[in-house]
Amino acid sequence: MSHKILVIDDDVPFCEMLKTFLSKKGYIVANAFNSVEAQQLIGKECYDIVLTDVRLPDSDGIELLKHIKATCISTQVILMTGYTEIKTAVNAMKLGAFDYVAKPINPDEILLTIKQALDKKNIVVHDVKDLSPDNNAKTKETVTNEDEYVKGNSKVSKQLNEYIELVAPTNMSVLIIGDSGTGKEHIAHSIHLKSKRKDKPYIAVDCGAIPKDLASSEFFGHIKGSFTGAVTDKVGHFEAANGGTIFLDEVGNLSYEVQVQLLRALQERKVKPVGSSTEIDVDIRVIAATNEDLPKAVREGEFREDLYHRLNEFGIVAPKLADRGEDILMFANYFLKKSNRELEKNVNKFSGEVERVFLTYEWPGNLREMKNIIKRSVLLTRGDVVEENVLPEEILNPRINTHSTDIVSAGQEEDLKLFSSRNEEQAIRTALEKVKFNKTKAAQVLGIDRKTLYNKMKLYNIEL
Ligand SMILES: Nc1ncnc2c1ncn2[C@@H]1O[C@H](COP(=O)(O)OP(=O)(O)OP(=O)(O)O)[C@@H](O)[C@H]1O
Repeated sequence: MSHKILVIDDDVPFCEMLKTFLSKKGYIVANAFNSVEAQQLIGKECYDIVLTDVRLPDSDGIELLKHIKATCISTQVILMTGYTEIKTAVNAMKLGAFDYVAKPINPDEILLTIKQALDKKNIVVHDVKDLSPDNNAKTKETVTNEDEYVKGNSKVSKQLNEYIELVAPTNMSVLIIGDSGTGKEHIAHSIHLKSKRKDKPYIAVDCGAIPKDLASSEFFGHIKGSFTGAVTDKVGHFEAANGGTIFLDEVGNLSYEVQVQLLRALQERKVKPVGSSTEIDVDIRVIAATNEDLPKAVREGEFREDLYHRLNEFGIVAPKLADRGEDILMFANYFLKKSNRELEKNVNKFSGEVERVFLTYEWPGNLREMKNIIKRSVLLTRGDVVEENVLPEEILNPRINTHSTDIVSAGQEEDLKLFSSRNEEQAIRTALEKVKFNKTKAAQVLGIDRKTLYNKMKLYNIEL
């Protein structure tokens, strides 16, 4: 059966071109040129894949993403973005987008991303009622092939690996904290694979992608007829993971009501499908991940403290890529090999200049951003060395965050290029002056987080 794709972009010729291209590849493709049109189409049927521009004339891709995820849970959304919008795209991943591709779109890259999104749709966001042992095995296979992965030699990586080894054989709940794309899911799966439950199911649930009113049924299942739309019995994620591990990604996105239900299930080790009067015993290890400040959410009453402690029996921090020092090039070479394999290319190495850029760039989207940038560079490389000219502007000239244009004029932007190392200290000093030494604002202006700003200030002995 052909898969259905909706392409949304206000650039009409581009949209038509993509439609023709994808149709030739055997997909059934529809176009929408704005958010309203897109919502109408999505209201009529759920697409397998939605490819949407981040900027639309009447809304943005992020709002649309939320709408799609609330309407069609298994639709995979791929964002198309300009390089200056990578941060937005990274945020979108937190809200359940499958991936982002940078414009100008490369045909091979988009086909590959669509294929990967379809694989994910068929496996991770499975219809749980169909879970056979075979399907479970597939779920595990697709997530990680442990041997292939980079362990790293830096201090932070060594500590991370040590923690994984220590906690894996226990039954402790683990809370993995880290920015988007730092490898939290990979850590979770490694823990499962090193645990006594490794031959049992590993079920990854993207909590950010579950609509609030479907959450109980997704987690605990339902019986036929228990609500409109419950046309068959459905096994929930907890039952599907019985005996094994459940990975709750983006756990901070769960609504308060669902948090209550989750806590009860974890404490009592029993779940009751929606509409059923029978409880099912479950034996589950929980690994959760978040890129939010959960203690703050607890303080502000948005996340239940008891659930936080239940999940955080052991906390692991997934380090930012920029903090992984000597491992950065190890990761880059790993992604180079992987891209060669996927794209059937034979690019040998990076030029010295490219390596230098990799070592000084801040990598706001962490490993996922690096993977995408390298895949694209490999595609664009004609010889056998990746040179600077195939790298995106974003990473050659890291500019200040686009949200800050109200604070800094365009001419001043040039002065604030961060991480081209020599002028980094000056960029920080200038930014601080511009915003009257407000560190939060300065971090925004520089497009980095506050912690990074503090570290850099320490490094350059900048005192206020
Ligand atoms: N140790 C590793 N070696 C090689 N690749 C890795 C490693 N860790 C993660 N990756 C790759 O980096 C990408 C991002 O990893 P992952 O999805 O685990 O991040 P995440 O923190 O869960 O992201 P998000 O917060 O967006 O859910 C994936 O393509 C993953 O395969």
